[in-house]
Amino acid sequence: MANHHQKPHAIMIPYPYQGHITPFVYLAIKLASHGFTITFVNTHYIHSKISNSQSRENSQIKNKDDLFARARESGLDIRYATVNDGFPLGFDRSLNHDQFVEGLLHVFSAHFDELVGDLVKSDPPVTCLIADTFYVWPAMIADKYSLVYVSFWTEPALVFNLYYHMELLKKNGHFASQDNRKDTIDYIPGVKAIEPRDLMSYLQATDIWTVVHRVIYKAFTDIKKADIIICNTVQELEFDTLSALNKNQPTYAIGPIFPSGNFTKAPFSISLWSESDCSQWLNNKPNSSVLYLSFGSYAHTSKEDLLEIAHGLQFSGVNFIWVLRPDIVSSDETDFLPVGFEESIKDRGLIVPWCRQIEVISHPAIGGFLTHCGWNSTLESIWCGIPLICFPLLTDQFTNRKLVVNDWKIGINLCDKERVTHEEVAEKVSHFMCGNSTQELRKAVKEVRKTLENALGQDGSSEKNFHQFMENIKVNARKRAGLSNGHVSPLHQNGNGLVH
Ligand SMILES: O=c1ccn([C@@H]2O[C@H](COP(=O)(O)OP(=O)(O)O[C@H]3O[C@H](CO)[C@@H](O)[C@H](O)[C@H]3O)[C@@H](O)[C@H]2O)c(=O)[nH]1
Repeated sequence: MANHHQKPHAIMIPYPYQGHITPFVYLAIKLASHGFTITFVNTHYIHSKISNSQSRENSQIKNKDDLFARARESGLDIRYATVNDGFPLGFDRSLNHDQFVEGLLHVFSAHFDELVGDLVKSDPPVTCLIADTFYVWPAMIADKYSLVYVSFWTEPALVFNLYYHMELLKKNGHFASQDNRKDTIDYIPGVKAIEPRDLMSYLQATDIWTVVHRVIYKAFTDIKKADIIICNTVQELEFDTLSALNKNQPTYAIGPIFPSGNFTKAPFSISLWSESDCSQWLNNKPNSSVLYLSFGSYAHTSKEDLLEIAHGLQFSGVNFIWVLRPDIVSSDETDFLPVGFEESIKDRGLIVPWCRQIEVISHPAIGGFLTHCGWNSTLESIWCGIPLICFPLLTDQFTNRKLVVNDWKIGINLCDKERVTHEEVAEKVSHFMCGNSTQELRKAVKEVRKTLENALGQDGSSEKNFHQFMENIKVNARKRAGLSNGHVSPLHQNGNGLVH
């Protein structure tokens, strides 16, 4: 029978994309370092991608049998399990995106349910489920197995808040109407004002019944049943939004969630693609002279835009590292660069399919980051004191751009018009890398970095919130198990997941 001195045990399940897996992994390590037992679940597919990406790498950073082998050797109780996502390993999830997401929406929960049914028999008993907010079924699973339901949001709180109030946006005609209003939105609790063009792409869309929309509607219905919400953000950066959210449900800003200890030298890799080593190349470049470009792991760009950016880089004359995933346009369109491009830039440009981003942007040679504004990239760039050139493509990236450019003033827009042109890219990039105005951005980014650093300090907001969050899990676990104030109610002594 479980007793209330037992360690808390959480099952963690990220959405099966890089930008979600990364913060989940570092949160797992942090919770385990604070005495939690963690069972981390990846899909078979993600597990195989990570393992394959490492088989070609330096054996020093190879994870032996699973992602957390090293962490276990250092004494942390992190277990690892994999689950079927409903598709065979060879299925191209990037090319068949909508079909894959339909599977996540309708089929995945049955596989996960079966796995949780097995995991709850483990020792110490599982008390808590930490699931990505984009899943549509955590409330059902948490209820079935009597687990505390923690929803982990890997984007800014502002984005969460806007989805949370989709109905309000709809009622006011800013979303889901034939002809959405174009004026400023000033009625969302905790958001003073936001322009419709800064909403997430899904809230700007005219087709509002895509599979991703259906995921969002269901996920933001499910979230209302969460016991606890945690966000990879910082209280001081999004104070009003978080205060408003907290009036509805306990919401903790616990970010930025980074590898602990040495930021750049994580002891293992969680990349889905194998990482090219850029350090030699960077070592030969002057300080702050290299622009780093990456559009993250998920979004695609059109071939036309890529050609404009490529020509713009050619004309700009700046040094650059450009991460171009093989499926950046589409998995069946892998030959997208202009003829002779690589030859023409070979002394000052390096193109790689993937790299260890935090290591690259920490290098003193990096002076700017042209980014799609994925939230992890934004936080990492701030941490490294690197100003941003923003080129949002999809989802939260438009809203993140607003935070970066309009609110925090740590970056600029790549294009001011509808479409990106090579003239504008050349002009913006060379001015950004060589002009004096970047000094202001650098100063501002250092200020924001200080806010992040303070939040992670011993008395910082994220650290305090993290401890309150852990406490809250324990309180909720006791409630679920029918305990109050740590005393076992005779009615509920069933050995089911009691923690202290
Ligand atoms: O060559 C590369 C490129 C990226 N990264 C890492 O991959 C992650 C990418 O995350 P992010 O910048 O958030 O972009 P996406 O992969 O596109 O992330 C998805 O998930 C994010 C968090 O939910 C959202 O903000 C994004 O819009 C969504 O596309 C970061 O940790 C990077 O350090 C590498 O290690 N090597």
